[in-house]
This record gives sequence, C-alpha cells and structure tokens, in this order.
Amino acid sequence: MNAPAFDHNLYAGCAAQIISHTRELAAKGWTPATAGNFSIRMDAEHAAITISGKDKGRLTEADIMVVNMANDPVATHHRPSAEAALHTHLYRRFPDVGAVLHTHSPTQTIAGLLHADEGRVRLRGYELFKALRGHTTHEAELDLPVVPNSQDMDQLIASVDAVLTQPNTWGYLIAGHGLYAWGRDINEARRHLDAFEFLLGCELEMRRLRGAGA
Ligand SMILES: CSC[C@@H](O)[C@@H](O)C(=O)COP(=O)(O)O
Ligand SMILES: [Zn+2]
Repeated sequence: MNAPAFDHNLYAGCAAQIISHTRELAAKGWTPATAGNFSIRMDAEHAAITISGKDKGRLTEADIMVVNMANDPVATHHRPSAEAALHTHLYRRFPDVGAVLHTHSPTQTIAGLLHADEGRVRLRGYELFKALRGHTTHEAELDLPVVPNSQDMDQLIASVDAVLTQPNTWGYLIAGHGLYAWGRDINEARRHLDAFEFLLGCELEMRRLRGAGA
C-alpha cells in the first residue's frame, strides 16, 4: 500500500483551528458572501486551506483541503481557494510563516481604496504596534503595504513580492479587496489580523473627524 500523501491527524488538527477562527471572523462580518480564505502550513510541502467558494462562517472539515506549495490539490478533486497562490507565495518566501488569514471587512476594503495611490497606509504612534511580532514601542512609523487588485494571480503575486521589503511585515492590503495577515501560527496570525483591523479603523475614524473639521 502507498504511504498517505499527508498526516491525516495533522490535517484534522489544522482544519479544526481554521474552522474555529473562521466562525469568529464571519460573525464579525469580515467574510461577506463567501469572501476570505484561510490556511495553515502543515509541513514543508503541504498546507491545509479552504476550498473555493464556501461560506466561511459555516465551514466543516470537509471544506478544508490540502495543497502542495505549488498550489496543486493533494489527494482530492476539490478546487482550492482562488487565492491559494497568495498563501503559498508567503509560505515559500518566509519559512517561518505558519498560517495566513485573508478577510474582506468594510474597514480593510475601504482603507485599501483610499490608500491605493500612496501604496501604503502609514501608521504612527499606536500602542497596538506591540501586538505585531518584532514591534516593541508606539514610538515608530509603520507602513502597511497596499497593492492594486488584479484577477491575474501572477500579476498580484509580483506586486506583493515587490512590496514585502521591511522586516516584521505581517500583512498587506489589496485595494478595494481586503487584507492578508500572517504569523508563525494561526493564533499569532489572528492577533496580527485583529491589530491591523483596529489600526485601520482608527485611521478611517481620524479621517472622518478631520473631514468634519475636528
Ligand atoms: C466572493 S468574492 C471574493 C473572492 O473573489 C475572493 O477574493 C475571496 O476572498 C474568496 O475566494 P475563495 O475562492 O472562496 O477563497
Ligand atoms: Zn479575497
């Protein structure tokens, strides 16, 4: 008998973690209309990732599949997330990335559009920087990169690859689309995702207040 393509217990553990986080993220309204995709690196060759087109608030283990680092489905005929290549790009580029989370909250979507021309959201002076691995003080300037959206995955990956130049970068926005955030494991990726959502929310609120003459 052939050896299994991957460790099923490992896969089941990753699927359970993805399901638990995606239910919470969907309840926040960050995965509207099946948007969002989520993955965990299982080993050097494999990642567990959401199947394309599923309602991310109602995932079961059957909605999580395995791909290799070239995005090929492993031991399944299911179709991985349309954006699986953005996940494996991060796994290939950064060996310490263990999980990638992608959401479409209104805040993320709007912030990306507002800052598309600048190519970044420049954040200054937030205590919450310390929620991001490697950041130890509010006395800093931190750029969250913004890339143009594209339906051409190779083009999108090239844009992303070009802007990931700073150490301890844990996310990027795609203009009009949403946020990718990652970490060494899914809990760290989630902390980074929540931190970016909060920081972007503050930036949008400050814009509103300034617009109102404050
Ligand atoms: C439902 S529109 C959003 C999609 O185009 C895409 O951006 C997305 O995040 C979800 O795609 P999926 O293929 O389910 O991973
Ligand atoms: Zn998306």
